Amino acid sequence: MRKPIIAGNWKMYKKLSEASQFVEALKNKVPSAEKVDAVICAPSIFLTSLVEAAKGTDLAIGAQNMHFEVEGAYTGEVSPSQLSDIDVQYVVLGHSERREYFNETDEAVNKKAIAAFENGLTPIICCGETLEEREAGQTVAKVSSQITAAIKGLTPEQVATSVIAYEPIWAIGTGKTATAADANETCGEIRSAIAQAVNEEVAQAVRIQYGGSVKPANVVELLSMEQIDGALVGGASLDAESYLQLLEAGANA
Ligand SMILES: O=C[C@H](O)COP(=O)(O)O
Repeated sequence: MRKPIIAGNWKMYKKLSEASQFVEALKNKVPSAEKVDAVICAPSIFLTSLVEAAKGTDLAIGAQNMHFEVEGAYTGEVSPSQLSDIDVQYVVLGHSERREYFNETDEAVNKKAIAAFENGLTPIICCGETLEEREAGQTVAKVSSQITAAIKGLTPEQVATSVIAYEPIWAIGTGKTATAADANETCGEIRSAIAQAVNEEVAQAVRIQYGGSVKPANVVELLSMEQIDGALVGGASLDAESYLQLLEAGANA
């Protein structure tokens, strides 16, 4: 059985004091990392403080993006080695908002995934279709090609330890969730694409999250699905109580 992973993606929300209060509110309440991997992906400016605040807990801290070069003249960017140097453990790659607003391509996501592993970070690689693509019956083709491109050149062991997040774009921040059955089916298709690109053993090991309006009210059903191993959560991860409920659901899945 694959261990559930619940990752909060705070996007561009919170002030530092609110971020610190959040971690304080979680103290002694995060379920054991033996049962669920708990991650908060925060704005870069908070990462150092949050890593420090989360020490001694089972909460891991992740970034929301990074460059693929370890250093260089890239004003405004953060490098994989800078993240690992401050003990960040995860990095979200290829989120639909990065793809849409910052022109992140499949090729860049692939370079970042390789760089993540070279620097000891676990990538959370996102994929997902637009409503238009879904209605045109292109969901499977879209997510399969995004994931196949993202994992190119990774070793089987690296693919197996990657985290994939399936986020239908029309379900992000809209209150619309894919039905658990639909989400399960697409996660299964992503697994098949990985089996084809690497092998069946790796496909069975890799964890696939669902993301898109996940909240305490729907997380149990989503996590009960065979192909869904966790959630990448935006809005509902901003409140400590709500995030803890998501973690509990993960620990009991
Ligand atoms: O990374 C998280 C996703 O974009 C989902 O966001 P949401 O839970 O607010 O819909």
